[in-house]
Amino acid sequence: MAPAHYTAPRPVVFSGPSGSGKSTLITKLFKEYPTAFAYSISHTTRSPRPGEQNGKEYHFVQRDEMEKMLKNNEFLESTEFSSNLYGTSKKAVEDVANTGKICILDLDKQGVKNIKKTDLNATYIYVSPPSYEILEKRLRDRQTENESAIEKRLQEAKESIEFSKEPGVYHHIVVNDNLEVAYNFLKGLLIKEIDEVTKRQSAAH
Ligand SMILES: Nc1ncnc2c1ncn2[C@@H]1O[C@H](COP(=O)(O)OP(=O)(O)OP(=O)(O)O)[C@@H](O)[C@H]1O
Repeated sequence: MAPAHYTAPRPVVFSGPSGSGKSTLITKLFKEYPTAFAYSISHTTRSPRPGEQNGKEYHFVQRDEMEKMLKNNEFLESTEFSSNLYGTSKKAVEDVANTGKICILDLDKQGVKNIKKTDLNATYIYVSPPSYEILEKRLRDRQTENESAIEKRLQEAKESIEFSKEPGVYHHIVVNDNLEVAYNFLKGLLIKEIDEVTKRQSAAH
Protein backbone atom coordinates (compact mmCIF):
# COMPACT_ATOMS: atom_id res chain seq x y z
CA MET A 1 0.00 0.00 0.00
CA ALA A 2 1.34 3.40 -0.98
CA PRO A 3 1.85 6.09 1.66
CA ALA A 4 -0.87 8.76 1.78
CA HIS A 5 1.31 11.73 0.89
CA TYR A 6 2.77 10.48 -2.33
CA THR A 7 1.73 11.23 -5.90
CA ALA A 8 0.78 8.20 -7.92
CA PRO A 9 2.82 7.60 -11.06
CA ARG A 10 1.27 8.87 -14.26
CA PRO A 11 -0.65 6.20 -16.18
CA VAL A 12 0.52 5.41 -19.70
CA VAL A 13 -1.99 4.98 -22.50
CA PHE A 14 -0.72 2.94 -25.45
CA SER A 15 -2.48 3.03 -28.76
CA GLY A 16 -1.68 2.11 -32.33
CA PRO A 17 -2.96 -0.16 -35.04
CA SER A 18 -3.32 -3.85 -34.49
CA GLY A 19 0.03 -5.39 -35.39
CA SER A 20 2.08 -2.24 -34.74
CA GLY A 21 3.82 -3.96 -31.84
CA LYS A 22 2.15 -2.65 -28.67
CA SER A 23 2.10 -6.04 -26.95
CA THR A 24 5.66 -6.80 -28.00
CA LEU A 25 6.95 -3.50 -26.57
CA ILE A 26 4.87 -3.68 -23.38
CA THR A 27 5.99 -7.28 -22.80
CA LYS A 28 9.60 -6.10 -23.02
CA LEU A 29 8.91 -3.39 -20.42
CA PHE A 30 7.37 -5.94 -18.05
CA LYS A 31 10.33 -8.26 -18.58
CA GLU A 32 12.97 -5.64 -17.84
CA TYR A 33 11.01 -3.96 -15.01
CA PRO A 34 8.78 -6.69 -13.56
CA THR A 35 7.59 -4.64 -10.59
CA ALA A 36 7.17 -1.22 -12.20
CA PHE A 37 4.05 -1.73 -14.32
CA ALA A 38 0.58 -3.22 -14.14
CA TYR A 39 -2.32 -3.29 -16.57
CA SER A 40 -5.62 -1.81 -15.50
CA ILE A 41 -8.18 -4.61 -15.54
CA SER A 42 -11.09 -3.87 -17.85
CA HIS A 43 -14.72 -4.87 -17.41
CA THR A 44 -16.49 -6.93 -20.03
CA THR A 45 -19.88 -8.52 -20.52
CA ARG A 46 -18.41 -11.30 -22.67
CA SER A 47 -18.14 -14.75 -21.14
CA PRO A 48 -14.79 -15.87 -19.78
CA ARG A 49 -12.80 -18.16 -22.10
CA PRO A 50 -11.39 -21.39 -20.66
CA GLY A 51 -8.64 -20.52 -18.18
CA GLU A 52 -9.66 -16.87 -17.75
CA GLN A 53 -10.29 -15.79 -14.19
CA ASN A 54 -12.58 -13.06 -12.96
CA GLY A 55 -10.48 -10.11 -11.77
CA LYS A 56 -7.39 -11.31 -13.61
CA GLU A 57 -7.81 -10.97 -17.39
CA TYR A 58 -11.08 -9.02 -16.97
CA HIS A 59 -13.77 -8.21 -14.48
CA PHE A 60 -16.52 -10.34 -15.98
CA VAL A 61 -19.93 -8.79 -15.35
CA GLN A 62 -23.53 -9.18 -16.48
CA ARG A 63 -24.83 -6.62 -18.94
CA ASP A 64 -27.35 -5.06 -16.54
CA GLU A 65 -24.63 -4.59 -13.91
CA MET A 66 -22.31 -2.92 -16.42
CA GLU A 67 -25.11 -0.69 -17.71
CA LYS A 68 -25.81 0.41 -14.15
CA MET A 69 -22.12 1.24 -13.65
CA LEU A 70 -22.11 3.19 -16.94
CA LYS A 71 -25.11 5.20 -15.77
CA ASN A 72 -23.28 5.94 -12.52
CA ASN A 73 -20.39 7.34 -14.55
CA GLU A 74 -17.98 4.75 -13.18
CA PHE A 75 -16.10 4.27 -16.47
CA LEU A 76 -13.34 6.35 -18.03
CA GLU A 77 -14.11 4.83 -21.41
CA SER A 78 -16.26 2.06 -22.78
CA THR A 79 -17.15 0.52 -26.08
CA GLU A 80 -19.34 -2.15 -27.63
CA PHE A 81 -17.60 -4.80 -29.71
CA SER A 82 -19.22 -7.93 -31.15
CA SER A 83 -22.33 -7.37 -29.01
CA ASN A 84 -20.33 -7.15 -25.80
CA LEU A 85 -19.52 -4.15 -23.65
CA TYR A 86 -15.94 -3.41 -22.65
CA GLY A 87 -14.68 -0.59 -20.46
CA THR A 88 -12.01 0.80 -18.18
CA SER A 89 -13.43 1.75 -14.81
CA LYS A 90 -12.03 4.64 -12.81
CA LYS A 91 -11.53 2.17 -9.97
CA ALA A 92 -9.42 -0.16 -12.13
CA VAL A 93 -6.92 2.65 -12.72
CA GLU A 94 -7.04 3.72 -9.06
CA ASP A 95 -6.41 0.13 -7.95
CA VAL A 96 -3.13 0.12 -9.88
CA ALA A 97 -2.22 3.62 -8.66
CA ASN A 98 -2.71 2.39 -5.09
CA THR A 99 -0.06 -0.29 -5.61
CA GLY A 100 2.40 2.45 -6.58
CA LYS A 101 2.93 0.92 -10.03
CA ILE A 102 2.62 2.63 -13.40
CA CYS A 103 -0.78 1.83 -14.83
CA ILE A 104 -0.76 0.70 -18.46
CA LEU A 105 -3.80 1.04 -20.67
CA ASP A 106 -3.95 -0.36 -24.19
CA LEU A 107 -6.74 1.43 -26.05
CA ASP A 108 -8.01 1.80 -29.59
CA LYS A 109 -8.67 5.13 -31.28
CA GLN A 110 -12.18 5.46 -29.86
CA GLY A 111 -10.95 4.60 -26.37
CA VAL A 112 -8.31 7.31 -26.62
CA LYS A 113 -10.90 9.82 -27.82
CA ASN A 114 -13.17 8.98 -24.90
CA ILE A 115 -10.52 8.91 -22.20
CA LYS A 116 -9.11 12.23 -23.39
CA LYS A 117 -12.40 13.80 -22.30
CA THR A 118 -11.79 12.72 -18.69
CA ASP A 119 -9.38 14.22 -16.19
CA LEU A 120 -7.03 11.21 -16.33
CA ASN A 121 -3.55 12.67 -16.30
CA ALA A 122 -1.87 10.14 -18.56
CA THR A 123 1.03 9.98 -20.98
CA TYR A 124 -0.36 9.15 -24.43
CA ILE A 125 1.94 7.05 -26.60
CA TYR A 126 1.23 6.00 -30.17
CA VAL A 127 3.03 2.93 -31.49
CA SER A 128 3.33 3.34 -35.23
CA PRO A 129 4.37 0.77 -37.82
CA PRO A 130 7.20 1.99 -40.07
CA SER A 131 4.82 1.77 -43.03
CA TYR A 132 1.43 0.46 -43.96
CA GLU A 133 3.04 -2.28 -46.09
CA ILE A 134 5.16 -3.52 -43.19
CA LEU A 135 2.12 -3.50 -40.92
CA GLU A 136 0.29 -5.68 -43.43
CA LYS A 137 3.23 -8.08 -43.59
CA ARG A 138 3.49 -8.33 -39.78
CA LEU A 139 -0.22 -8.97 -39.43
CA ARG A 140 -0.04 -11.73 -42.04
CA ASP A 141 3.14 -13.27 -40.59
CA ARG A 142 1.61 -13.27 -37.09
CA GLN A 143 -0.98 -15.77 -38.39
CA THR A 144 -3.47 -14.98 -35.65
CA GLU A 145 -6.27 -13.60 -37.86
CA ASN A 146 -8.12 -14.79 -40.93
CA GLU A 147 -8.21 -12.76 -44.15
CA SER A 148 -11.36 -10.78 -43.32
CA ALA A 149 -10.03 -9.90 -39.85
CA ILE A 150 -6.77 -8.74 -41.45
CA GLU A 151 -8.68 -6.55 -43.94
CA LYS A 152 -10.72 -5.06 -41.09
CA ARG A 153 -7.57 -4.32 -39.05
CA LEU A 154 -5.88 -2.72 -42.06
CA GLN A 155 -8.86 -0.45 -42.64
CA GLU A 156 -8.86 0.53 -38.96
CA ALA A 157 -5.09 1.08 -39.18
CA LYS A 158 -5.59 3.74 -41.86
CA GLU A 159 -8.02 5.62 -39.62
CA SER A 160 -5.77 5.20 -36.59
CA ILE A 161 -2.71 6.53 -38.46
CA GLU A 162 -4.69 9.59 -39.62
CA PHE A 163 -5.91 10.21 -36.07
CA SER A 164 -2.36 10.00 -34.70
CA LYS A 165 -1.42 12.97 -36.88
CA GLU A 166 -3.99 15.24 -35.25
CA PRO A 167 -2.16 17.75 -33.10
CA GLY A 168 -2.46 17.45 -29.35
CA VAL A 169 -3.63 13.83 -29.24
CA TYR A 170 -0.45 11.90 -28.47
CA HIS A 171 2.53 13.09 -26.45
CA HIS A 172 4.93 10.68 -28.16
CA ILE A 173 5.08 8.54 -31.28
CA VAL A 174 7.21 5.40 -31.20
CA VAL A 175 7.99 4.15 -34.69
CA ASN A 176 8.45 0.42 -34.36
CA ASP A 177 10.86 -0.34 -37.19
CA ASN A 178 13.83 -2.01 -35.51
CA LEU A 179 12.47 -3.48 -32.28
CA GLU A 180 15.49 -2.73 -30.09
CA VAL A 181 15.66 0.88 -31.31
CA ALA A 182 11.93 1.37 -30.72
CA TYR A 183 12.14 -0.23 -27.29
CA ASN A 184 15.08 1.91 -26.20
CA PHE A 185 13.26 5.02 -27.35
CA LEU A 186 10.15 3.99 -25.42
CA LYS A 187 12.22 3.21 -22.34
CA GLY A 188 13.79 6.66 -22.57
CA LEU A 189 10.35 8.24 -22.48
CA LEU A 190 9.42 6.42 -19.29
CA ILE A 191 12.72 5.94 -17.47
CA LYS A 192 12.29 8.83 -15.02
CA GLU A 193 8.96 7.45 -13.83
CA ILE A 194 10.30 3.86 -13.78
CA ASP A 195 13.28 4.91 -11.65
CA GLU A 196 11.04 6.72 -9.18
CA VAL A 197 8.73 3.74 -8.85
CA THR A 198 11.53 1.21 -8.36
CA LYS A 199 13.37 3.51 -5.92
CA ARG A 200 10.22 3.84 -3.80
CA GLN A 201 9.75 0.09 -3.90
CA SER A 202 13.25 -0.66 -2.68
CA ALA A 203 12.95 2.02 0.03
CA ALA A 204 9.77 0.31 1.26
CA HIS A 205 11.58 -3.01 1.77
N1 LIG B 1 10.05 -4.22 -34.65
C1 LIG B 1 9.50 -5.34 -35.11
N2 LIG B 1 10.05 -5.96 -36.19
C2 LIG B 1 9.51 -7.07 -36.69
N3 LIG B 1 8.40 -7.67 -36.20
C3 LIG B 1 7.81 -7.11 -35.13
C4 LIG B 1 8.33 -5.92 -34.53
N4 LIG B 1 7.51 -5.59 -33.48
C5 LIG B 1 6.55 -6.53 -33.44
N5 LIG B 1 6.73 -7.45 -34.41
C6 LIG B 1 5.85 -8.61 -34.73
O1 LIG B 1 4.68 -8.05 -35.32
C7 LIG B 1 3.52 -8.76 -34.89
C8 LIG B 1 2.56 -7.78 -34.25
O2 LIG B 1 3.05 -7.33 -33.00
P1 LIG B 1 2.11 -7.28 -31.69
O3 LIG B 1 1.33 -8.55 -31.57
O4 LIG B 1 2.98 -6.86 -30.57
O5 LIG B 1 1.11 -6.08 -32.14
P2 LIG B 1 -0.05 -5.34 -31.32
O6 LIG B 1 0.06 -3.91 -31.67
O7 LIG B 1 0.03 -5.69 -29.88
O8 LIG B 1 -1.35 -5.96 -31.98
P3 LIG B 1 -2.85 -6.16 -31.32
O9 LIG B 1 -3.37 -4.77 -31.07
O10 LIG B 1 -3.61 -6.87 -32.43
O11 LIG B 1 -2.69 -7.00 -30.10
C9 LIG B 1 3.99 -9.85 -33.93
O12 LIG B 1 4.09 -11.07 -34.63
C10 LIG B 1 5.37 -9.35 -33.48
O13 LIG B 1 6.23 -10.42 -33.15
